[in-house]
Amino acid sequence: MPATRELHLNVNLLGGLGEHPGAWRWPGTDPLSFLHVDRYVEAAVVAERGTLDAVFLADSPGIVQDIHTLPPYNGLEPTLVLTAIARATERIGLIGTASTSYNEPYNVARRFMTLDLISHGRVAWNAVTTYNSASARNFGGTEPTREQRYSRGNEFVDVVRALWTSWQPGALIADEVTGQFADPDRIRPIEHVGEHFTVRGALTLPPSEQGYPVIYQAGGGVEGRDLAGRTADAVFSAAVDEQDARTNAAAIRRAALGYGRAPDSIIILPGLRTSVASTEREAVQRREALRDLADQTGVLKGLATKLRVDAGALHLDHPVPPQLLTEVHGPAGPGEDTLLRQARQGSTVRELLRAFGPGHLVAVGTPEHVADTIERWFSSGAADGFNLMPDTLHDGLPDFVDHVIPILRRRGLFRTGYRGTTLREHYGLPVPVPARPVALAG
Ligand SMILES: Cc1cc2nc3c(=O)[nH]c(=O)nc-3n(C[C@H](O)[C@H](O)[C@H](O)COP(=O)(O)O)c2cc1C
Repeated sequence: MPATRELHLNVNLLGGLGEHPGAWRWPGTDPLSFLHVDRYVEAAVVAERGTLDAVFLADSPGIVQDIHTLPPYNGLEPTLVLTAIARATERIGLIGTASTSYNEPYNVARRFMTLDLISHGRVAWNAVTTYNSASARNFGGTEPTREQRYSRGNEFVDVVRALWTSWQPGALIADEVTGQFADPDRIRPIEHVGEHFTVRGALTLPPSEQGYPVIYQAGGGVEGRDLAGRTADAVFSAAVDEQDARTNAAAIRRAALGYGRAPDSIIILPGLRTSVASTEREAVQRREALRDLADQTGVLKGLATKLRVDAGALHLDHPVPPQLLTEVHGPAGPGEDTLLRQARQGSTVRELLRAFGPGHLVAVGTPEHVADTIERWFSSGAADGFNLMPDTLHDGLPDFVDHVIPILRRRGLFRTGYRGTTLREHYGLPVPVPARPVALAG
């Protein structure tokens, strides 16, 4: 870990388009970006120009949005897109999401280690337990309970990590003279027999330049924080309120402490939705122009899903009917705690949409204003940085890189060049030391 705290910034590539639901209709934007890997690669090249820590891809194995008016953010499979990005970039980290509820650990371990080897140690796996019935319908139909999802998720991460360390130091020999390729005694079957998985084997692959991929977790609630505290190097969180973000970060760090880990070793990055322009007024106008392109029915459905209410019951200029809110079975994430609170306090649906959108902090304004927001949350301990969500990748991301990053650099907050080549080096995380098998000495 570096002695001083460092600011970390990823960019969330969201369908190759950007965060705003109007982005796919924005002038100059390729409306089919979600299908075109070149759009993702172009954005990653811009992000690398800004020395961002990583690009980030969310995922869910099902159509979760209103496809009538919105392109899917999760069309192309993340590790395949990241492989293309790996070949077109040199330093930037590559974070891919894979669900622990709808995958098998051996496949995830192998896929992400393959990508980590291809990219020479630039990868992170974002482990999510996935809460949506659209995905459940593609895997047998019934949605697991939260308890089942987290029980499986915890075991899943343990199996993946065990597989990633199944090749011990010295396992790979490749000595052309003696003809010995590997030491089978140092390739250790993990022999895992648990409640959810039975996995005997070792992985087909040795460790990468960074040991193995960085582990991310994205999820709210007590169970999500517990999973993060136990297993994650970094967390993608959601918060719109600075105090909520601080409380959430403190809870994750407490969970880590409970597992004997250094609380500050976990990097906590909330989402930050940005619209940048040279004046405050232009930035607001940009946001309004994007809003005019976004179909409000789709946006309304998104809010209704978060509140677990029927979209048909929501009217823009009225509060959410309070009798519906009492039926909510508990919020999913920290951003949603605040959303629910404000809905209960009687904010209109329009006000809720403006303030929350997809549940992340919004910064609309001049580059200085956006840099101030980042600095404020970083300095107060509400965040170690952000998973940036520019309104559009087409011009919103280049504007961020060309106008906000230089301010952060001038303030001494952000790197001017990459220190190393691996994602662990960008994050100041040590290379994990794999457990040595008991039978092996030295
Ligand atoms: C910031 C954030 C990002 C998330 N990204 C994804 C994602 O890309 N794919 C996914 O399936 N679930 C994602 N989730 C959902 C979580 O894995 C989890 O299912 C959700 O937070 C519901 O909370 P719970 O599991 O604690 O009930 C995300 C959650 C949060 C808070």
